[in-house]
Parts: sequence; structure tokens; C-alpha cells
Amino acid sequence: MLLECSNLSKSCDNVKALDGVSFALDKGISFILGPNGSGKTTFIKIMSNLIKPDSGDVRILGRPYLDLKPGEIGFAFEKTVFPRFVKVGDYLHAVGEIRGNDNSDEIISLFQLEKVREKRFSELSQGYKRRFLVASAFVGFPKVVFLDEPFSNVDITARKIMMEVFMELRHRVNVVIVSHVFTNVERIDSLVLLRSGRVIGNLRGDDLRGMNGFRASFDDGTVVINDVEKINELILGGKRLVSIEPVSLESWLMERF
Ligand SMILES: Nc1ncnc2c1ncn2[C@@H]1O[C@H](COP(=O)(O)OP(=O)(O)OP(=O)(O)O)[C@@H](O)[C@H]1O
Repeated sequence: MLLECSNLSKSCDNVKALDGVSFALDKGISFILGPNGSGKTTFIKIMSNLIKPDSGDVRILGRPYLDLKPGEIGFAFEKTVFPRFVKVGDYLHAVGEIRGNDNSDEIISLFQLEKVREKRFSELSQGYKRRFLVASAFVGFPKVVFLDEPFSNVDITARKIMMEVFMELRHRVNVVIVSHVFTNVERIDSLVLLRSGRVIGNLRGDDLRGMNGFRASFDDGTVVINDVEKINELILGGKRLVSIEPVSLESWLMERF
């Protein structure tokens, strides 16, 4: 398991931004999804130690989250104030030195940033800014990176480049994507859906894999997903099949958003 969040609560100005939130994320690529105001930013702020929770506990790879060293955890925030005149290559190199593993050349190559290596942040397009910020979280290959809305303001090519890097590095760097929209990454390992500071759903392992297929509904309210034998058994037992519909992760999310 990558991350275990237990009973996490945080109130801001009497609003329960997170209200007793418990969920788990697996190693690999995971999503923390939720509409605006669901508590995503509050969660990522807690993870980066910008704010403290009122109560609860988060463990990453079995350790209290605050025990992770700077080289073990990376962040790319959606809204970042960045020194305008620092060059892309120089910045990534400096981050590598701070993290004790300067693999900035590899990161520039993976995220295809060669063209803007000598450019300053203020000279970058919105898409390149986002790609650069996401790339900076991966410098030094931390154990986990939290990416806040990594796909906002990026075109399809940049999105594809980022996804390919996430997939390529998935066994080295665990990726947690925090977003209000679901972007279909080739294969994700877990996700949690938040709404109004609460957990609406937490899909992992077989539950997540079972999301692509079909759902059979019976007249007594029984629902069977992806199990033909069970459906036959229920029909033979006298239950009436009402409908069979395709299910997908997208439709699961649509029903709950
Ligand atoms: N500093 C604050 N003061 C007052 N209320 C806050 C503060 N921070 C968060 N909130 C409230 O807590 C709730 C959760 O906010 P949060 O920013 O974590 O949600 P979010 O899911 O990141 O939303 P968005 O997608 O719009 O960024 C919202 O109702 C928000 O108004």
C-alpha cells in the first residue's frame, strides 16, 4: 500500500474541509478526485505540511507522512508563484542538488523539455509551465509525487507525454494525481472520490479492475457485476433479470460526482 489516510479532519473558518476522511491508495498511479470544494487542496496542503490537520493520521509507505525526507516526496501545485527569471534547466538542476540526486538531464529528456531548457519561467507557454512544474516534482525520483491538476492548461500532446512518463516510472515513482476531472490514464491502481470533505468511494484492486464490463440488475434489487455464473444461478433460482448494462469507471464516477 502507498498511502493510508485515517479519520483525517480539518476545518477552515468553521467549514469542514475534510470531515473524518479515511481511504487507502495503492502503489503505482492513483487519483484523488472530487468536484470543486471537496477538500482536495486541503489534503495536498496537509501532505506538504503547509497546514496541520485537526485530527487523524496519514501514513505513506507505512511511515507517518511528516517523516518522509524532502528527497522522498515531491509536489507540483496548481497555483505556483515561481521566480520569473530562473531558467528551466538551472532550476531542475538546483532541485536535483537539493534532493541529493541530480538527474535533471534525464528528467528534461523524459518530459521532452529540451526545447525550453534555456528559457525562463516567464517565457514559457501555459502548457510548458505545467509540464515543467510536473517534471520538477520528479527530479531525484522521489518515492511519491503529488500532482495538483497536472492536466489543466495542457494540450493533448503534453498530456500524452506526461502520461507516458507516469507509466514508465510507475514502479519507481508513485504518482498521486489530484484533480476535479478524471483523465483516463492507461492503467490506474486506485482512486478515491471526495465530496464535501467526505469519501464517496475508494476503488482499489479487483474493485477497480471490475469497473470495465457489465452490470446485471434483478427485480429484488440484487446487482451483479461481471459474473455470468452468478447471474445464471440467480435466474435458475427464480429471480427476474431487469437489465444488463455496460459499466465503466467513467459511468461510476458520473453517477457519483
Ligand atoms: N482557508 C480557508 N478558509 C475558509 N474556507 C476554506 C479554506 N480552505 C478551504 N476552505 C473550504 O473548505 C472546502 C474544501 O476546500 P478545498 O480548497 O480543499 O477544495 P478543493 O476540492 O480543492 O476545491 P477546488 O477544486 O475548487 O480547488 C471548501 O468549502 C472551501 O471553501
